[in-house]
Amino acid sequence: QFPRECITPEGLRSGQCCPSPTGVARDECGSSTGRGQCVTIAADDRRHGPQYPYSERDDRERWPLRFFNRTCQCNGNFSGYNCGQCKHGLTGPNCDQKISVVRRNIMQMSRAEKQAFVNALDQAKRTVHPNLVICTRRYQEVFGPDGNTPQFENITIYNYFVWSHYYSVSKTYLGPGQASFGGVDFSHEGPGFVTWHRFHLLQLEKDMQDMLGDPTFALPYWNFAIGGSECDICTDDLLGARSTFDLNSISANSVFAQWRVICESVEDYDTLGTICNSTESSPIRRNPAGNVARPMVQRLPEPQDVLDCLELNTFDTPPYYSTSSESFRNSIEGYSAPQGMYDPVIRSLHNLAHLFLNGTGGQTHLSPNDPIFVLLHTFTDAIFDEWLRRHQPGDIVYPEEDAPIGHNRRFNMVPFWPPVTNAEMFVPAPENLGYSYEVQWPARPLTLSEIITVAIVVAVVVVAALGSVIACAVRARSHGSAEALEPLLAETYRRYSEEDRRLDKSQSVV
Ligand SMILES: O=C(O)c1cc2cc(O)c(O)cc2[nH]1
Repeated sequence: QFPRECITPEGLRSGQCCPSPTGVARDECGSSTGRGQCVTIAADDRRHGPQYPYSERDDRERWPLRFFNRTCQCNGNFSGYNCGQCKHGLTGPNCDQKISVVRRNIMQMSRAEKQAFVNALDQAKRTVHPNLVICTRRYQEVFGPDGNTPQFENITIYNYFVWSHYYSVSKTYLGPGQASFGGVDFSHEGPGFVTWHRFHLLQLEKDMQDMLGDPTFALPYWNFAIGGSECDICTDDLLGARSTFDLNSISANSVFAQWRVICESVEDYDTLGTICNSTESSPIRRNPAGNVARPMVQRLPEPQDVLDCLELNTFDTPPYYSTSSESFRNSIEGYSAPQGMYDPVIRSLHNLAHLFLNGTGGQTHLSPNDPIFVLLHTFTDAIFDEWLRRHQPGDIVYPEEDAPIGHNRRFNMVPFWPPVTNAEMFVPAPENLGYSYEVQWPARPLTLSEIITVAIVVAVVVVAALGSVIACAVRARSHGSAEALEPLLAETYRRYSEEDRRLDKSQSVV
């Protein structure tokens, strides 16, 4: 969450995190070469919804001001915590060379491409994040027992992806002996669901591009809207088949059988007031379609569900929560029906895909430990991007206030660094964020009124065509008989004319 350079006791006390990309003095944020400058952080102070009734009890309020109040702001195409990197989709020393980052359906990738992706994920699981470290204590205890030992740890690239999701959904610690407050979620059950997960993926993709030295590397997606009860990507060449020995485990032939999860001891963190750290524990658990207690989550969403939610015109509706009706966001998130109606028993689209996995991938504090999370969310993001393309909403439709804490338009998404607002991710990706999707959306069947309209138009065209064919035929016929008569008429006319002339001559002789 924070750059390694910034978490010294002095750095934390200063509230400033503006490293230099060159490490040279007086070059904060690469200011000496015009890359960026150190600025005061603007945090959202608009009213939030009633779900979180506290103030000053959670480090994530007005993120990231509890930790830092100054950050790098980069110019032009420069980006990153020290402005030493390029924006997504750009490369070169001046970040002015465009490259294409295209997210594709994993099922349509070649065998070599699939293998390269699995290898890249596995490398990310084992590679320490080059820039970021995580805090393992609340701010109150972040300077350590001696007041001078910041409580931060290194973490691998993939585990950082898992940890940031955990940190955004974790409960608010209210003190020893008191139950932690669970009515808070900085990345779900609100309009920020789509924008938060979009940035979450963008950061992983960027970290993997840097790790691979390949700025064109793109995360693929899993089209989970295929109906039925088969997990088509749960094969050993992709995300791992089911183990033949244990229904809930991944086959030993898959590299993911070796992966161990982080953030498993959530009850301990919540009672002790600690935070998940980088310690790995058990293997991933997964039993697709195996939740016999909840038959509703034994099937994947249908293709029609995607088409239905894309038709919803309103991005989000009050109370901008998991109870919203007629909200595109609540439908794609999956707390309401794909057609928009809210019903507490319904689970659809994204939520249904999570619950279908029935194991690590179905529990919010753990779910990114199962790498299917990445592919499930790229598809969710593809649907969001298609909705933005079709409805062209502009940013005013994203609520400025009264959304649950963390979800207002100008809120800096927790726990990302440098600060990034929900609004910055509420834009079509190809034009603004440097990546795009290659997707074939299912064809929409025609509605009854469309069928009637089409039938009427076809009938009118057929009648008109028939009418003109008949008219042409009639004209051709009458024209044809006149032409047939013409030689006779001409002959008759010639004979009469000659007769007239002869008569005229004889009369003049008389
Ligand atoms: O119960 C749900 O609807 C549910 C489970 C689950 C897991 C997860 O990781 C999410 O991101 C969302 C989610 N919803």
